[in-house]
Amino acid sequence: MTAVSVTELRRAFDGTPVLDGIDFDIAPGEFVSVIGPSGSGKSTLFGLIAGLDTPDSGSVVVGGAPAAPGRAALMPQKDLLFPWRSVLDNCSLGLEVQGVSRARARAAARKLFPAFGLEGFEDARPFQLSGGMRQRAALARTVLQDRDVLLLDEPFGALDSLTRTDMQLWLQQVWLRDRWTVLMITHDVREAVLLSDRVLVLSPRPARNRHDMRVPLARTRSLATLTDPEFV
Ligand SMILES: Nc1ncnc2c1ncn2[C@@H]1O[C@H](COP(=O)(O)OP(=O)(O)OP(=O)(O)O)[C@@H](O)[C@H]1O
Repeated sequence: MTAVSVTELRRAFDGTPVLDGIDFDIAPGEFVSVIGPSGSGKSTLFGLIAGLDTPDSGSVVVGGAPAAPGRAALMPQKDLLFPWRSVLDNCSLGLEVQGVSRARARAAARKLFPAFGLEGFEDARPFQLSGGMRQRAALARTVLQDRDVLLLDEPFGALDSLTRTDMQLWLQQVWLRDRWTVLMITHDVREAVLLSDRVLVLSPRPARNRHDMRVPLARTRSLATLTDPEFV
């Protein structure tokens, strides 16, 4: 059983090939990073896995069925929190859109708040949160959709490096607890190696598979891992 299976995936825009035959499988519960030069087609790949776009050829299977909206939850590069909704109402939004009642959606969101470091900020507005808290709120909203696969598009790209390291170690903790299947785009090789079971490296556009590397470092990884010779 694979959580995501991408086969011979091709996509061009206006005659310019962007993805040129991408292949990989992701096992359930695996944490996989995607690295590639800017403009190589990583977000395009995520759009196809999320079922928001259609390939020119090839296939994407998510949880045993062709990719379609609702099978994978996408956390886009910008957190897209609505400024007029409270933090709790932002997090429950995905469930409400799925038709869950507001009360049940809010109760489900509230349960996540302690582990996501958001307790006490349920009624705050997004502008009252730090950058790290905004990203945790956006991730909570993504996780709450309860999909087979999480697609995280540069989740920590806008954070300063200290906050970013804290967030990486925090994400590892919640992932070790819940074992979601995660595909994460990052430009940060250190982040990819610290968090992932595997790192997929794409070539410059048109993107092809360049490397598929397993990260043999034991879990739980910590700050000390960053100076471990094997990590370096
Ligand atoms: N809907 C679209 N119409 C036309 N061109 C597009 C469309 N979506 C993406 N592209 C082009 O496809 C290429 C790849 O874009 P994409 O956003 O997938 O790259 P990326 O690897 O995610 O980049 P970055 O790392 O900078 O975020 C770019 O040249 C972009 O202009």
